[in-house]
Amino acid sequence: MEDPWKREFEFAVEVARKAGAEIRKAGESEIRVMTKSCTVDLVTKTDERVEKIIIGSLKEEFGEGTHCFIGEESVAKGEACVLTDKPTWIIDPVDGTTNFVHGFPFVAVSIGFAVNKELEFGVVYSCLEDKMYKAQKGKGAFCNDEPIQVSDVQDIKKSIIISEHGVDRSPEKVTKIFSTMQKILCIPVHGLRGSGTAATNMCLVACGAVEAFFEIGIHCWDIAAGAVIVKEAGGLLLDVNGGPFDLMSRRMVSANSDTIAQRIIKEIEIFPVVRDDALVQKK
Ligand SMILES: O=P(O)(O)O[C@H]1[C@H](O)[C@@H](O)[C@@H](O)[C@@H](O)[C@@H]1O
Ligand SMILES: [Mg+2]
Repeated sequence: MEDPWKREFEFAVEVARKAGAEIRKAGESEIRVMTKSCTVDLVTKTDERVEKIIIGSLKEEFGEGTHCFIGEESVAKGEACVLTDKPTWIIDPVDGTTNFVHGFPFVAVSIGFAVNKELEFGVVYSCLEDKMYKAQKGKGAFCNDEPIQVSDVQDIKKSIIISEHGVDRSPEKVTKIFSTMQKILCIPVHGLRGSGTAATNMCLVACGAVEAFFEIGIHCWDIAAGAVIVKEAGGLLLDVNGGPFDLMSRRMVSANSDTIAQRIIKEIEIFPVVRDDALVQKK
């Protein structure tokens, strides 16, 4: 099978590893914490610096203007968040920023790549675990170069389900989030978990450690890379209402099978979120 984005894929792995080393080094010194949308939506100088390193490296390697970029911290500063047909890098430089600030050991660099709005490959480097997850469309999923695949558990009562509460602390949303989690927990499932980073959660689905991850409120940069990795590991992605997966919708179910996905979807109490491509952009 032809491999038109091989060079971009291989370079993305290199850049993710370099970014991960920067995060580990930064974690050993004073971390300056700032906030974005609310007091618990944290960002650090490391997030911003690492994103600049990633995008700068990609522009140097592939030229200015040939590719588009959607980066979490660039969007936070007003850059557009619109997926066009052009080759587009979808980047979360530090997924699990709150974990990074607290020294909770799950922090990932997430680099997805889409062409004609189709995800071509994804790289997630869990840098404190030194686990490099990667996948190209049609070519399987790997962790540290070993093939990975989703769990074969079909009985929801023998599953672990992962989700996150996100950063929105409005009572109506928190109530729906925890009501959903309570319903799933009391199916009962073996357990509920959350690593604090969507990208890592998706890789845990892909390697069969858990059966499903769902969340309402994530962003395209959290899940673009993980989406390819889950699919190439034999999993699937759906909207939380059971419809087709929509990268920009800020909601998603990723699972090892449709059986588990549909059972989760039955319990999810949906609340509205503003799409990534509807975010107000810099004038
Ligand atoms: O660490 P982030 O890049 O901000 O993304 C996290 C988010 O902060 C957290 O609230 C959850 O939504 C996670 O799933 C995200 O990866
Ligand atoms: Mg993130």
